[in-house]
Amino acid sequence: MSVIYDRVALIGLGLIASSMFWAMKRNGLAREVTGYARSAATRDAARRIGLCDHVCDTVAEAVKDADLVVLAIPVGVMGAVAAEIGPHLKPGATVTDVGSVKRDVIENVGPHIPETVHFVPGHPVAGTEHSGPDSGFAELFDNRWCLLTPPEGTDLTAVAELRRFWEGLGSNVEEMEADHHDLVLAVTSHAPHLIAYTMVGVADDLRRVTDSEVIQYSAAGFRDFTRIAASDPTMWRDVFLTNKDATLEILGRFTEELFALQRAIRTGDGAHLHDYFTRTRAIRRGIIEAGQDTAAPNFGRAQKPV
Ligand SMILES: NC(=O)c1ccc[n+]([C@@H]2O[C@H](COP(=O)([O-])OP(=O)(O)OC[C@H]3O[C@@H](n4cnc5c(N)ncnc54)[C@H](O)[C@@H]3O)[C@@H](O)[C@H]2O)c1
Ligand SMILES: O=C(O)C(=O)C[C@]1(C(=O)O)C=C[C@@H](O)C=C1
Repeated sequence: MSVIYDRVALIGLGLIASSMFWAMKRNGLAREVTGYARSAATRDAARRIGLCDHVCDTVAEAVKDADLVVLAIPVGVMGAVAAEIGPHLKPGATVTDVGSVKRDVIENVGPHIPETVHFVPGHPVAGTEHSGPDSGFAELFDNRWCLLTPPEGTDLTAVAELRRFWEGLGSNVEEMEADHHDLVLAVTSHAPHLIAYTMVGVADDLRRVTDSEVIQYSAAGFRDFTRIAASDPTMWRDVFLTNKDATLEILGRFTEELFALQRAIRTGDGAHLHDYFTRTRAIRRGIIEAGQDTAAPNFGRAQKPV
């Protein structure tokens, strides 16, 4: 594969940035990659493992002369970091982000990007419960979706170039309107994470059980919940605070359905339960038949099983 951006700057050096770095190196997508993270400990850890060609001590130095700047930091700090880098961006450069929420990022980052710089928001729909510079691996994005949500009027060449870049990282790329993205992800990712956090919290409340049986006899379903509930607290706090409306809308519908199922159990309405489970099984089968089960265990996670 050939070089797409001469110089790429990764701001934030965690799971997503480090996976992007290893995938860029695997496929030769950039000539030089600079990196910056807020904490000196993270920058030192990155230097130790050879993450980035050059780890900078200031964000201004990292973005200087970069053709692509990637904000790979929690959604809640995107605006503040954009304000810091704005004056140092090279005219003609592209700024993108990998945040799990898109409308909030557009509103908070957009105003700090100079007219001469393109801003193309993005979201790789791929991740694990791990975080930090050591957690990345080159295969993370292979055959996973990356959603780009360029606001109206965004330079088409900049969008096409970023699309080629994500395809080079292994992803399938789709463009989507930001509000629609946030609603879809509230259903497929954000609400399910909250439900997993809650279920593990409930088990933890039953302390006498947690200490022994819940751990010893935990079935596959509960283990999956504990994996998801081990995800980074800062990242997920910010997701819920910035995708408030869509998440509350989906949680409202979720509780309505939950109450209906609860009632069916209490009243012994087996037909309701059976119909409901038949419908949900058909959805799962549809996903598998469409070849969309990219989240199956170890899919795209060849090097680092989670
Ligand atoms: N983890 C996932 O599964 C996943 C998947 C897709 C997208 N995302 C999104 O990607 C972004 C990064 O997530 P991650 O999983 O790589 O997180 P991470 O916790 O692994 O890494 C975040 C990095 O940002 C740095 N950072 C935090 N605040 C900063 C600041 N003010 N200035 C500079 N650096 C700062 C941290 O030091 C760390 O290096 C988030 O917006 C998240 O919503 C995450
Ligand atoms: O596989 C996981 O651990 C994830 O939670 C990854 C996951 C998801 O919900 O699918 C989480 C948040 C991101 O914005 C994208 C991907």
